[in-house]
Amino acid sequence: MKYQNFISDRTKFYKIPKPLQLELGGTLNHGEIAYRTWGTLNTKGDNAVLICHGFSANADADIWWSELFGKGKTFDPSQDFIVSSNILGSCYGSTGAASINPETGKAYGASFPAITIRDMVRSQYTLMQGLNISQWKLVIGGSLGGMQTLEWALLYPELVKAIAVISASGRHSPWSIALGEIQRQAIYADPLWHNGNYSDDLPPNQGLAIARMIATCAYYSRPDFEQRFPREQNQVHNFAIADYLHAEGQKLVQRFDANAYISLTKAMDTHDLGRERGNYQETLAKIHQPTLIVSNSADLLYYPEEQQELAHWISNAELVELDSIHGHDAFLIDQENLNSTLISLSSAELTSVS
Ligand SMILES: CC(C)(COP(=O)(O)OP(=O)(O)OC[C@H]1O[C@@H](n2cnc3c(N)ncnc32)[C@H](O)[C@@H]1OP(=O)(O)O)[C@@H](O)C(=O)NCCC(=O)NCCS
Ligand SMILES: CC(=O)OCC[C@H](N)C(=O)O
Repeated sequence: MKYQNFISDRTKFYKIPKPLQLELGGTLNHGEIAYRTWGTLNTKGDNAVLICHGFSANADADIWWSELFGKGKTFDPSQDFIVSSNILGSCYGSTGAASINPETGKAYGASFPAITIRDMVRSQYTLMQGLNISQWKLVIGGSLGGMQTLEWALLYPELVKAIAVISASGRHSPWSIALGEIQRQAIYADPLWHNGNYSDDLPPNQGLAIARMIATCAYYSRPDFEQRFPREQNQVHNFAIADYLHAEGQKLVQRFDANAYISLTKAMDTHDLGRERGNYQETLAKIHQPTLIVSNSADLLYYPEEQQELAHWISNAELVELDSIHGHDAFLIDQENLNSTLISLSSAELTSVS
């Protein structure tokens, strides 16, 4: 596996037993899900918690959400059976564009089929069955993970007892679609892109780096940049923020596949809880589980209005503000803060969280 160095050796692999019918057409015949677990499943199979990750993470939630793990914390393996699976379409172990297609012996590359958030959730459902889990006591996720969490509540209402949706929306707004499209155009404009049929040795890294630079501006916030990268007195060039953005771009190209980037950003564009279900607000009103919505007022990607709308229409929802200047990625940065928020609300709002 090309990106093996970016996943822990504790990652396990689940072969999806049957071809996965994809929402936009076609099937994935040999799908595999990379996952991690912590704790022990009880005999009733109902102490399980599912962590859904964001855009460029992997199944190693104990690494990228480390402050949320431990005794008495949000994820307590002494109480619960915690599962985190790498999303379909990613390059960190679950089947995606960078995976080898067993039918051709070559990477899927540009031939990887179009997927949606619902396909990700349906693939996680096969893992749930494989692990003999009868019910999730909680499904939780931030950003793209929050989109999966919301879909879980609607696709499998009887299997999900409570949800926590962090820094996410119920449908990708024109604003978020615009940002994703600009990122994709940066990749397409790279002369090494070749319509996705690039060689392993010569990936379109320039375009991919620019895509991450654009995304980084939406992941943080103006006050965050002011605080971390203030301009100096009389400065006219060599701005720290520019260096930082270049460094962020270079970091991503070491660890991510361009076709997976395209596939996942397009999957996020499809996100709309109302698709094939009717009116958006009425669809939200169908979510019956105790729901915690976490918002950050500096989020430039999924605006607080979008979480307010979720909380307004979901009947049993509580909306809380994550106090942070970091914007969208606050859920990955201000983890102690997020953990306290989740813990303090869990007993009151998410009755199933211990
Ligand atoms: C959590 C997350 C947002 C943090 O991002 P991050 O880039 O590590 O952290 P910051 O934005 O604070 O940036 C710090 C980096 O910027 C660099 N930096 C800071 N100021 C800089 C400047 N003026 N010029 C150049 N670089 C600068 C720092 O040296 C540091 O680099 P390093 O990571 O190589 O040590 C990011 O890791 C993320 O998106 N995680 C989710 C995905 C995930 O978990 N992936 C793991 C799977 S492999
Ligand atoms: C849209 C989304 O899931 O954003 C998460 C951003 C995070 N920095 C990441 O790279 O995963």
